[in-house]
Amino acid sequence: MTKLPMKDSFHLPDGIIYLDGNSLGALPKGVGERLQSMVQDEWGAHLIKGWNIDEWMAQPARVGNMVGRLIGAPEGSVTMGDTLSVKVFQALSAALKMRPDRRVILSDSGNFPSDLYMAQGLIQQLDNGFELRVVAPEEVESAMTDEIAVAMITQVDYRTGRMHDMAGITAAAHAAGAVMLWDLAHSAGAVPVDIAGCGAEFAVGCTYKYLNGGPGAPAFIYARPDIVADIQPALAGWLGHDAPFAFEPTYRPAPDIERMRVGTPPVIQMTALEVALKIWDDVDMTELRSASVRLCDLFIAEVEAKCPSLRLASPRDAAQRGSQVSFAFEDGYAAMQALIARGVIGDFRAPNIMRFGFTPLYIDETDVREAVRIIADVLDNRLWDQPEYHQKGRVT
Ligand SMILES: Cc1ncc(COP(=O)(O)O)c(C=O)c1O
Ligand SMILES: Nc1c(O)cccc1C(=O)C[C@H](N)C(=O)O
Repeated sequence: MTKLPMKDSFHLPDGIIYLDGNSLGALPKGVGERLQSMVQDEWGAHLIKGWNIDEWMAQPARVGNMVGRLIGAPEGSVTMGDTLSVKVFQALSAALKMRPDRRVILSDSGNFPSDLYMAQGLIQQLDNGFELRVVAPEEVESAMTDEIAVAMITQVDYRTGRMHDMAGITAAAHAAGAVMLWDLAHSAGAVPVDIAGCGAEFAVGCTYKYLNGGPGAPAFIYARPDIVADIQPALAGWLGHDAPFAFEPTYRPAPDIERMRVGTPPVIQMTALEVALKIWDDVDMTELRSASVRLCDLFIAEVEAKCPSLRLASPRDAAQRGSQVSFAFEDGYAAMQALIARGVIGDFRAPNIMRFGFTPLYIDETDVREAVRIIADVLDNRLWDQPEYHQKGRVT
């Protein structure tokens, strides 16, 4: 196992303290070279033969197993492709089919909007009396009644970093007879996850955050092996068919998790991800979690000592927090723009949240202290109070 941090494994621009790996991970070394060889030596030289020679068609299963190891999923239970929003839709529709007598999708108000939108869109399509019930995060367990068909919960809140008790909520869902769907977007590569251990039916997540797969990297989907054979895919694409190259006119799903594939895999993007995932062979998740907690706790202590105008918006108790820390500040958008201009990259979430992600693979305590020094300078001297920092409309 390699000691953390492993800054040498990443391209990190000089003069930047990168506290946004919870939105887009840094570029791992070797990705550029591998992409060049993939494009020239595989696509360029092999043309369509690459699907066989270079095993592009098997990539979703191969990379799925690499992701599976990081979330406690057994071999052959995870596949890759599409965006996370699409994977949410697929899992949700499959889950609803498993409880035909029930009509409620349970989620919480901390969930990422796209998950809620996907549920709303699906409900409209089904047009059969379904309801999306959104409760406060702390009410999820008590809201688990026999009306709930599926509980769709994001383990770590994108805005506050609040972390749900995966085992406890899954047990409550199952006690109520509901299907459990976890969104691990802010968990995979951030905290240890034991998806098989908790017994949830479905999990989905993205790979461009803590897994460093790059912008637009494909999402993953896990289905518990014992239920896979009964899943009825709503997005019945040809690559989820049992025999795609038989070109049969009627859909017949693959017997395993492959049925959650839809269409052509994004081979170039998945090649970048495959390189990025190799880093995890050398990472001990327990050590990663301890480092993450140390960094987050230090950041909170330093900010509270040096930046009295910021108010902690994340749980103080590390056990209830993922690998990010958020502070509320009324002029948080402008303050974040001022920080980014000074090399401290975090991001902003409406209405007033300044969000800082801690990725122990490439962030250390010196970075945390230096970042807080710059944050304090920006706040003490109102450096954020410039017209250019108030211009809205940027991707954050
Ligand atoms: C929890 C969560 N769910 C869903 C999404 C949507 O992911 P995508 O844009 O890959 O569909 C995101 C991030 O954008 C997210 O953080
Ligand atoms: N996927 C993103 C994108 O394409 C552009 C900007 C940001 C994102 C994000 O991932 C946002 C992220 N899910 C969040 O936690 O806010």
